[in-house]
Amino acid sequence: MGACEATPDKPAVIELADTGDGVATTSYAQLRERVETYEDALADLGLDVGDRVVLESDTSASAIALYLACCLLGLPFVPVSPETPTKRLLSIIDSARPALYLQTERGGRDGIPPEVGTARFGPDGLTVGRAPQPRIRHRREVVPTDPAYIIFTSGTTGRPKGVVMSHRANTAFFRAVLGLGLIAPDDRVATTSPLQFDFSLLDIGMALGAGATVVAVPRDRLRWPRRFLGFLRDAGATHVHGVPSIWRPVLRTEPDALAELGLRGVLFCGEEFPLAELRRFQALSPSTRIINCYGATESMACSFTDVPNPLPEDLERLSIGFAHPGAELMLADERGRPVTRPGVVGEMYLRGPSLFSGYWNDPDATRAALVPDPLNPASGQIVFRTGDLAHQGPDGAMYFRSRADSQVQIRGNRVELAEVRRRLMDFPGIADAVAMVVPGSGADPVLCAFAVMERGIPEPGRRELRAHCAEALPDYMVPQELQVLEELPVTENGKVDRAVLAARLTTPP
Ligand SMILES: Nc1ncnc2c1ncn2[C@@H]1O[C@H](COS(=O)(=O)NC(=O)C[C@H](N)c2cccc(Br)c2)[C@@H](O)[C@H]1O
Repeated sequence: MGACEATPDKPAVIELADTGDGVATTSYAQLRERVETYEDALADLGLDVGDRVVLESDTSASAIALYLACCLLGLPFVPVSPETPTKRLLSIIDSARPALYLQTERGGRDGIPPEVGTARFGPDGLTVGRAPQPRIRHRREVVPTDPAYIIFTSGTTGRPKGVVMSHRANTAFFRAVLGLGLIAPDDRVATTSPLQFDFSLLDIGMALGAGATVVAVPRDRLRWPRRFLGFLRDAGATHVHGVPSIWRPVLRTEPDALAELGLRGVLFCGEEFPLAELRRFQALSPSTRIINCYGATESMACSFTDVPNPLPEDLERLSIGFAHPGAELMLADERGRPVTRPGVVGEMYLRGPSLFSGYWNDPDATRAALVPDPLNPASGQIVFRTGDLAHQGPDGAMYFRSRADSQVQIRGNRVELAEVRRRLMDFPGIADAVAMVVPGSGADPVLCAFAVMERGIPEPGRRELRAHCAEALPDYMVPQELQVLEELPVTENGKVDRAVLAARLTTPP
């Protein structure tokens, strides 16, 4: 909020105007005013430090002001998207036991459990629907180890896992990231991730922390490339942050409009950016600095690495470089022994001050993720076990390989699904691919793959694709089920939705 003093009249947030056409600007002075309005309104509700507040909203000046007001009052902020199915919202409420649920004045959600207070928010403040239940206040002030937010991610057990991030981790992270100088005060950073995905919190923190401007891209624009790029132009966006999949429709249908935008920077995270598409992006927008941001919600983001521009012809894999300043990545094998030889695969462990505090109400999962330092178990230092496999280059830079749990056994053989995907991606004209297993009728799971083609490339035959795989892979790694799709389904957070793909396979055609 330092920029509110230094540059009160500068735009802090640019978003779609209420009329649905054109853009609305909120200055830093207006943002601070709104933070104070919300802070007073929330304080009047008699909540205690640590009481959770669920905020159902897309990214907007008001949502950002509410997030900041919650931080000032020590109310852990639980963001959920308006698209979140009610069942999932109720399971998050059941787990987080929030004191208050907030939605916008136009929000359509109802059915919030009676023990939860409700209110609506708009530019002028809060309108309380149902006051939060009265509570005894135990706390006097917010301390850095208090939770700042809880992000609920899809847990492997199906029950959402709440990643608890403290103020201390948050501020340590942003001090490090802002020190990289990726965003300058006159930049305008377009954020395309839903507020429930901590990627959006990175965008907000990077922009406001640099005294720059957040451009909140309306979620429905991401499906229409012309309208997406049109909004970026109207808002004067200089940087766009998002998962790789937001670029596929743009590269297919609006290459020239992308080139004209002349973006200063693009930052992606969450998944690998298919190299063929990255090459195409660089050809269209050669002056754009592209950053590969690797990280998990448990560590916020971990590394920010420049993508070589242009990509060398023979480049096999992008580097995820080194952890951000003040943090360090290392590799260890299944038995926790350090892996230091270049090229040898190990699991990444991250040490640093920006780790999460734990999974909400799940000590077992927390113990499995926050573990004793493999290098020095006696020290009491706790590190984050990422669940990601990587190898180091000769200079120590890390190269992401796969999720540790993406190794499966097929007919008794160990199969790294990322290797099957990589072989498919080598087939000319394939833009992206996914390899996965689904339970088979017999004991063995069935190896399946899905692919999407570059624009205008005819679908190859199943036989041709299998032959291409068989040339380089043992027969148990050749997908038995192969489908070429128009597009890959993505989750609310924009990542490939494996559950939808699996359902395609198990439901009879
Ligand atoms: N750049 C990559 N190349 C390849 N594989 C990646 C990359 N970034 C992730 N991943 C994968 O995604 C997993 C994690 O998923 S996550 O928990 O949903 N978090 C994320 O994706 C994003 C993460 N929260 C994030 C990103 C930016 C800023 C903030 Br603040 C937070 C990692 O463990 C990796 O497996």
